[in-house]
Amino acid sequence: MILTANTAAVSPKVGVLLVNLGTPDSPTPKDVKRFLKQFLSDHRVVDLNPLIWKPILNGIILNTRPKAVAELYQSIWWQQGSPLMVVSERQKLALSGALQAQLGRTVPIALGMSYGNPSLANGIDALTTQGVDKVIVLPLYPQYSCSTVAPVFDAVAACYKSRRNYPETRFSKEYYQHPLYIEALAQSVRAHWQQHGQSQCLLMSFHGVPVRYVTEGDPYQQQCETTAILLAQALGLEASQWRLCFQSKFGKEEWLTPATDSLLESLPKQGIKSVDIMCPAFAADCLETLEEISIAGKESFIDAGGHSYRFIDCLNDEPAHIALLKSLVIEQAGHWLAS
Ligand SMILES: C=CC1=C(C)c2cc3[nH]c(cc4nc(cc5[nH]c(cc1n2)c(C)c5CCC(=O)O)C(CCC(=O)O)=C4C)c(C)c3C=C
Ligand SMILES: [Fe+2]
Ligand SMILES: [Fe+2]
Repeated sequence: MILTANTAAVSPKVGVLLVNLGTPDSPTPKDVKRFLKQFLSDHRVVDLNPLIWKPILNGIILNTRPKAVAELYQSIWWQQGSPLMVVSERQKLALSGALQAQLGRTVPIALGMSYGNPSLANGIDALTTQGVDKVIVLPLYPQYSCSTVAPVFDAVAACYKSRRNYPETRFSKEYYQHPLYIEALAQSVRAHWQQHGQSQCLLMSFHGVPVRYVTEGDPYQQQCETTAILLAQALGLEASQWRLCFQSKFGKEEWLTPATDSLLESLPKQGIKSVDIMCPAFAADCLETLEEISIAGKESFIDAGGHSYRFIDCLNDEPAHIALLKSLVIEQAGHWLAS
């Protein structure tokens, strides 16, 4: 009997896991508490000694913060759900269409959230049950931070740990200076100016992190600065026409400065009475942009003597953003998509 080897190439099935931070299932104290507990128990996010942190988290924060934060979520919640989740679903749909149009075939895409639902493991399961054997993990954080991107890597590895086999996996780490990212940001600012006119100053408010994370090696601050400089150049702004700042301080430790809230209070006294403000570290609008920046930030600025405060939406499912995400997928896939 002659045995013939099966030489037919097995076509790889490539899938994409779109990742973001996650959000509560509903804007109730109970669901907010469950979300915060999972998120704030991650040592990558808060790396204090657990013997000190756990009693603070369980004894104080989880007994006080959920009620207050649930009210904030209620103020920005959309009819279809949490803005972060609604936008993520739209991004998934739009990216799927863009890849289909470019490649002439369907590329399975799943959402996976670092905290809350659907989990990263749910997302990977959704891909593998469709026969995917090559996964591109695309965390939607333009700038790498040990508090956001690294937990995605940890969670994917943890998910594979319990499996006999796992899909070949590529991981997109950052895209803070990708030309299509800078172009998408620039386009969104130009479109905003066209509609509303240009303010005296463009504020680029990035999410903050503790200074210690940066001194211990997190490249986040440097990457935010690079994004900001490239964007200012793309828009032809002079140094006096833009500012970088860091929002959302949490806890007692020193965080990156200048802090967005302090800056907003000080600008009117410096003669800057009109600002446009954007959040380039967020791929999707969420509590931190729609409440903290668009609502609370405006109040601080106007109370401090400012006249005009205009929030620029995140890139969300804008076509230029989807073109960037498509490009990131294709760059990661390399020869996987050739066959
Ligand atoms: C505890 C410290 C925190 C660090 C460090 C941090 C980094 C960080 N976060 C984002 C993006 C998002 N954060 C979101 C919510 C959120 N973040 C923190 C704290 C830290 N973030 C908290 C406690 C919360 C929950 C809300 C609150 O209690 O204030 C979200 C989701 C918002 C939503 O709409 O559900 C995003 C997205 C980045 C990019 C980042 C560092 C680079
Ligand atoms: Fe955060
Ligand atoms: Fe926050």
